[in-house]
Amino acid sequence: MSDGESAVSEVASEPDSTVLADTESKSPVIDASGLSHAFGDVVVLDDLSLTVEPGEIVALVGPNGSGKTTLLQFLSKVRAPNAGTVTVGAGDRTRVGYLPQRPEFREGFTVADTLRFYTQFVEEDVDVGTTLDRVGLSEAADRRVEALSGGMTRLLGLARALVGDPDVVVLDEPASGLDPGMVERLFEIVAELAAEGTAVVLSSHNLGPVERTADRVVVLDGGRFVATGSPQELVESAEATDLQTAFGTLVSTEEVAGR
Ligand SMILES: Nc1ncnc2c1ncn2[C@@H]1O[C@H](COP(=O)(O)OP(=O)(O)OP(=O)(O)O)[C@@H](O)[C@H]1O
Repeated sequence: MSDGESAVSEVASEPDSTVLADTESKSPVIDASGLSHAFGDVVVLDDLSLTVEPGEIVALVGPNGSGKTTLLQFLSKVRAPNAGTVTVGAGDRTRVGYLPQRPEFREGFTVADTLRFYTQFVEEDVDVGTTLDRVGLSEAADRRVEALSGGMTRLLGLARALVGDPDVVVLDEPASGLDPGMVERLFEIVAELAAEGTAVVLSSHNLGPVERTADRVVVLDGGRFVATGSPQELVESAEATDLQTAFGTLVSTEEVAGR
């Protein structure tokens, strides 16, 4: 551990050798350990560990190209790292809803039909209308997916991620391209999910809503977590007035650049 690390609290995983049968509600729903990954010679993630509890909102922030998307792909298990392990839930029934950075849908189908298509993969009855209403897409239910704006396509991706009430929701820049009202709505949805016990891990450059909503902020830079803690802890540790200002301090120190 370098002295320059501005971590507020380490993201160390708990020793898990004890029997956790009676403390299941406290066991992490995501347990990622020793994640490392390189694209060619470029090391993107360097020995990262992270645990996420049920009902927790973890926001991953970092400069462009810092590896947020790559890490979220590993956490949602759509892709595997070069090294390290990711355990999601206690068994194979734990479901992850994933919103990729650029959600894509098959052209020629309406928004409602598209969402209905995905409901066949879950056991629960899904009310497509309610789900579309939740993400603000009711008015566009009969529109073809290729006619959606970028922001609306992302909202449909969010709706798809929520189908079947997954235990974990991983959202890659869900607020990107949304108008201010929808950004607020998005973070409200995130807070609602967490209140229902869903773990939410998201990446975002919208640090205002992140500061108001996240339980924990993890700052990724240079392949490492350079800080982690509650928004307030990060702001205080950086002697900043808000998360936006703290971010500028946390990702621009000599120690970080020298890693
Ligand atoms: N398939 C790939 N092949 C080669 N390099 C890649 C690939 N995917 C990502 N990278 C590189 O890995 C690094 C991390 O990319 P990633 O998309 O994870 O960053 P990010 O933090 O999500 O960025 P942004 O905030 O701009 O979305 C970047 O340098 C990127 O160029």
